[in-house]
Amino acid sequence: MTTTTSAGASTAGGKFRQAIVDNQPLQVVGTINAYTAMMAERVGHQALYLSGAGVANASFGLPDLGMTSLNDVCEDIRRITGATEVPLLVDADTGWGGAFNIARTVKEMTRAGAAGFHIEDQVAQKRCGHRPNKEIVSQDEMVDRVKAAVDARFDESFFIMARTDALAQQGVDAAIERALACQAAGADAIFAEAVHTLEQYQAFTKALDIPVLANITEFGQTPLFNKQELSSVGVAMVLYPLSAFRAMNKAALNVYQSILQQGDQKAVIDDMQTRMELYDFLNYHAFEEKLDQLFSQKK
Ligand SMILES: C[C@](O)(C(=O)O)[C@H](CC(=O)O)C(=O)O
Ligand SMILES: [Mg+2]
Repeated sequence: MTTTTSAGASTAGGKFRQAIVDNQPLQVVGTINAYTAMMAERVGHQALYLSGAGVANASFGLPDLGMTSLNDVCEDIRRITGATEVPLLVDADTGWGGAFNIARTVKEMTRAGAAGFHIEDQVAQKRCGHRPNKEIVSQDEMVDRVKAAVDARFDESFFIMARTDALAQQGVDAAIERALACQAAGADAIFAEAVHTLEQYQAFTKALDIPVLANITEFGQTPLFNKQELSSVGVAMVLYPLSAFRAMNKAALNVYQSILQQGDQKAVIDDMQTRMELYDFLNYHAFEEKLDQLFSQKK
């Protein structure tokens, strides 16, 4: 496996490419909104992720079944990229249609500030990659999706990742064959979905010249491999798409139940981020000082 070279770290895509070079492997963390993205940035993460499931579940209360639109996702991209400097990888699902729709997806996501996206080979009526009974399009159709994305790119640093869901239905050899075809079509990296073993990851990384991403999503088909284990088999990027979201959800549910049962929030107060911690992440005091400075003559 060779690493991607930086196309200049001034663009979002350039920063993402540089982060892959600088981190072996690069951890990419899911941030379902602007504020969590700010926290991930502050603690030192080098790459953020906007999950398709996250947009559907968190922003719309919908399952991850291809029901959200390009605009829905771009709105969340803009919110995150407006609040952070760290490059954002975005889940583009199946690209929302044929070649022209995929071209729009590349353009709109670039304009919204995304560093890159992944586009997958599931049928439009897609499912979560870790659920049974997924269906995939033909290899030719997937290659056409990648070609359409590459052709539409006007910012050459925009990162185009091809995701294959083929392993579940067709096995690892067929999935690698698809990945190779996507590489030949100009993909910058491969997202190997629902992989079961380190040996399977190794088979992908050995066969390919471009970086491979491992999706380490919880409660799915892939064991929770450590980044060191994944790095040892040549994986370049490790994705944690919904980890913080799942934890936030459990914490929120606990608070709602406790308020109902106890009549106050004292039992869960230690689970809460304090007002001062919140303000610190938001840089609240700098805003307040600016306000004082701007309107001091009125005092
Ligand atoms: C990565 C993913 O596409 C997502 O939308 O975050 C999901 C994650 C999940 O459902 O756990 C997927 O793997 O399909
Ligand atoms: Mg998804």
